Amino acid sequence: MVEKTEQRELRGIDLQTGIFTLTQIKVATKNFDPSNKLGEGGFGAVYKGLLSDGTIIAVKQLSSKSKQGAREFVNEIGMMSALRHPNLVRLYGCCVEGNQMSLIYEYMENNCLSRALLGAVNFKY
Ligand SMILES: Nc1ncnc2c1ncn2[C@@H]1O[C@H](COP(=O)(O)OP(=O)(O)OP(=O)(O)O)[C@@H](O)[C@H]1O
Repeated sequence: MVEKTEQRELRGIDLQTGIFTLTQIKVATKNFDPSNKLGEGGFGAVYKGLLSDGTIIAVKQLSSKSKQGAREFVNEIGMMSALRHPNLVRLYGCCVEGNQMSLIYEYMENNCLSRALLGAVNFKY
């Protein structure tokens, strides 16, 4: 089964990142409420969420069970969890439960891209 293979691979990665439960993600996104939907990307829908500690997150859901999607998803976790850079959005962790796979990122306002790229000091609207 696809999920089992991917879960085994995930365990093999020395994750520098956290594991979230599906319950935590559902609470944070109000059960993936459509009003929290930020957009749609290569992996599927992206939702805004609020963790119990007040951290705002962006949850990327892997929508289908497509083998290629799951493969890229595992690659992204492995790569992003190892990277820390001020110009890269931070990966907080992932959630792999049943056939649900999600990536949990630092939430970034759209209009903050220029700020992120130029740096807060040089940034002017
Ligand atoms: N960290 C984030 N903070 C806030 N919004 C986000 C974040 N990540 C994604 N989004 C929103 O979700 C949408 C889809 O993002 P995603 O990164 O999945 O797709 P993409 O970069 O457009 O495409 P692809 O996955 O094919 O590279 C974005 O256009 C953005 O509106």
